[in-house]
Amino acid sequence: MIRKEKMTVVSQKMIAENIYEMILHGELVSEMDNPGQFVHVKAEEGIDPLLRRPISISSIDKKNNAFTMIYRTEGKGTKRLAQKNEGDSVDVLGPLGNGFPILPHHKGKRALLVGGGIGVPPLYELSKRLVENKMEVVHVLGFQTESSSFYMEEFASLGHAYAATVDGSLGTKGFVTSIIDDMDGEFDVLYACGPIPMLRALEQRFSDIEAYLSLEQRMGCGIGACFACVCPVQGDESGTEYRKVCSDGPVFPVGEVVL
Ligand SMILES: Cc1cc2nc3c(=O)[nH]c(=O)nc-3n(C[C@H](O)[C@H](O)[C@H](O)COP(=O)(O)OP(=O)(O)OC[C@H]3O[C@@H](n4cnc5c(N)ncnc54)[C@H](O)[C@@H]3O)c2cc1C
Ligand code: FES
Repeated sequence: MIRKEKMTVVSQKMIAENIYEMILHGELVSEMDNPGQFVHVKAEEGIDPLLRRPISISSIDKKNNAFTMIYRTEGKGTKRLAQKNEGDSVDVLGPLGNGFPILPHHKGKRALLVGGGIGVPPLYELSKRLVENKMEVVHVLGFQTESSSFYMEEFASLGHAYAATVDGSLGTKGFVTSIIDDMDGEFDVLYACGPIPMLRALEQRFSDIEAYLSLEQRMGCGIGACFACVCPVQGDESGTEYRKVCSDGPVFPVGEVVL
């Protein structure tokens, strides 16, 4: 069930350049289910900024009714969020979206998790769940530079974790595909979240395996009512079929929507 709640900031810290980790406490956590779902956050009371901002659920701690978000400061909304302190309240709507599927037939299989920039956070809860499901996980995470990278150790504690940075300051120089193209072995399932060019490159390489891509589309309402986030369905010649990223996604099987 989707709820709206004023949640309490348990902690807020800067974990990399312009990257913040915020832990929030509240009843809404009991509704969180699938990794890859997101929350819609109102950064400030009142009308400025008016719209909520979609942020992925990065980690869920049901025992303590808490969850973690990791976000990059971009514009007005995320900069206001970064000013919140321990004990402050944040207006949260969620959990929203479908999330990544973890299916019984995945048990014992090998999964490749690929994240780019602010597409990395939802992969953390996903990776923990896959490991619980007795799967082998390999992570390939792309960042601009070492100073904007985060959670490499946390991912490495769950499975191999490779980094790619545009300037080569950490891991392999280049994009996530620079690592993937040189990797040995087969994967049974791919999960990815990040910018569209990255998802397109993965779609070309992994069209023959089970693959799920999470899209970071611009959003309005977040609950399927405003059509701000629609994207066309692949192979629809009439041009009338579409999916709403907020309520049908943000995760789609590879090949379902036009990237
Ligand atoms: C499903 C989903 C999950 C996301 N998860 C994360 C996350 O875990 N961490 C993180 O740092 N960011 C995440 N984003 C991106 C994040 O929503 C934007 O960076 C944020 O909304 C920017 O708001 P702003 O006010 O700081 O910037 P502004 O540029 O001032 O925002 C202006 C408007 O554009 C929208 N917008 C701008 N950039 C994006 C974007 N990339 N995606 C969607 N809407 C955008 C804002 O929501 C707002 O309505 C996610 C986006 C989606 C759709
Ligand atoms: S954001 Fe309103 S329909 Fe998706």
